[in-house]
Amino acid sequence: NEDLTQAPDNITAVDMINLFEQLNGPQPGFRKGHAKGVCAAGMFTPTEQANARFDSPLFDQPSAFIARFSMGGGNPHADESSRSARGVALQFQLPEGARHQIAGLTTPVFAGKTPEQFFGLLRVMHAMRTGKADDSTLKGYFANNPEAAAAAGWLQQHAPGAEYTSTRYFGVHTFYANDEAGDRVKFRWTLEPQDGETLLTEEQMNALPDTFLAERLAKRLGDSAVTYDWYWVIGEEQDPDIDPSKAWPDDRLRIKVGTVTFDNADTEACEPVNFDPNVVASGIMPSDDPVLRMRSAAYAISFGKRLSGQ
Ligand code: HEM
Repeated sequence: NEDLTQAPDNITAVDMINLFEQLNGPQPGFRKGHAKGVCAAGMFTPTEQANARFDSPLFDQPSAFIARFSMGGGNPHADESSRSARGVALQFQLPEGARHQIAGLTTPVFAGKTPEQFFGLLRVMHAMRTGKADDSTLKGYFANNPEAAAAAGWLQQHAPGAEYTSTRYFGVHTFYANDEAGDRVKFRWTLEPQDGETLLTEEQMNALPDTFLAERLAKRLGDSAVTYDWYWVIGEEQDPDIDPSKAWPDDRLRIKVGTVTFDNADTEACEPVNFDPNVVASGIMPSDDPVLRMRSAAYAISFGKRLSGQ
């Protein structure tokens, strides 16, 4: 009999996918995480500053990208007006078939410092759903694993966007890049809509149906393109690079590395794509964040399953 208020040890990507399937049902053909979503596409234009400062082909020229917006979680029928995390994923198409991929969330922090802490949280939620645990179990879990409460706390304070293209997105993890001097700098990225954020009011959250985001996106991009500024926030020595549950201080240097313009929602191009965020352009390196590391294996299992109708 496990103590549900403690995080388990040594969780694998297979354990993760199994738990997602327990929570949501097998959902054949769907992504096991971020099951509900919609494709988009557009253009990335790097800034002069990014090109001058970083040594990566990502910043050598404008590039087309394939994108997908999504609801967090493995439920393909998720309620889009709920206070839950959403995601965006982009695959930049670089010269000679090279790719750079990012996949971030509407929360600046993740629900756990390690895969084990995240797993433990989902395990409590599953137990609550099946009547084997209650709110006090969850409280106990958060008391023992305060890092796992960070994302939920943020979501209580920040309403969801009225549209997929009306909120910020955060890369959450730390990556490294080579600068022109040959030094390695650490960074985390954010995407910020040039028109600012438009969030749902409490009234709208109550009145909206479960599904409205894909339709709003099609209408928005049908009318005109939406442009985001892409920032890299440069970390200092003391900023954590392996803990995605901890935000960095607000005053860190922000470099605008480019603009990301979404101009097409009439595409299915994202469906056969595995947006593994460890697929990066040369000159950019993932950190040893254990959550980031596990994402490659978990996405690969999900990808294989969904493409084979499981
Ligand atoms: C151990 C932690 C995590 C696990 C096990 C996990 C698992 C998954 C899985 C299985 C998928 C579906 C992949 C596919 O079928 O293509 C997925 C999608 C996604 N995840 Fe995660 N994830 C984790 C952490 C994160 C974090 C930290 C972020 C953001 C910083 C994130 C953002 C996303 C996004 C945006 C998608 C949708 C990608 C798409 O549209 O194809 N995930 N996740």
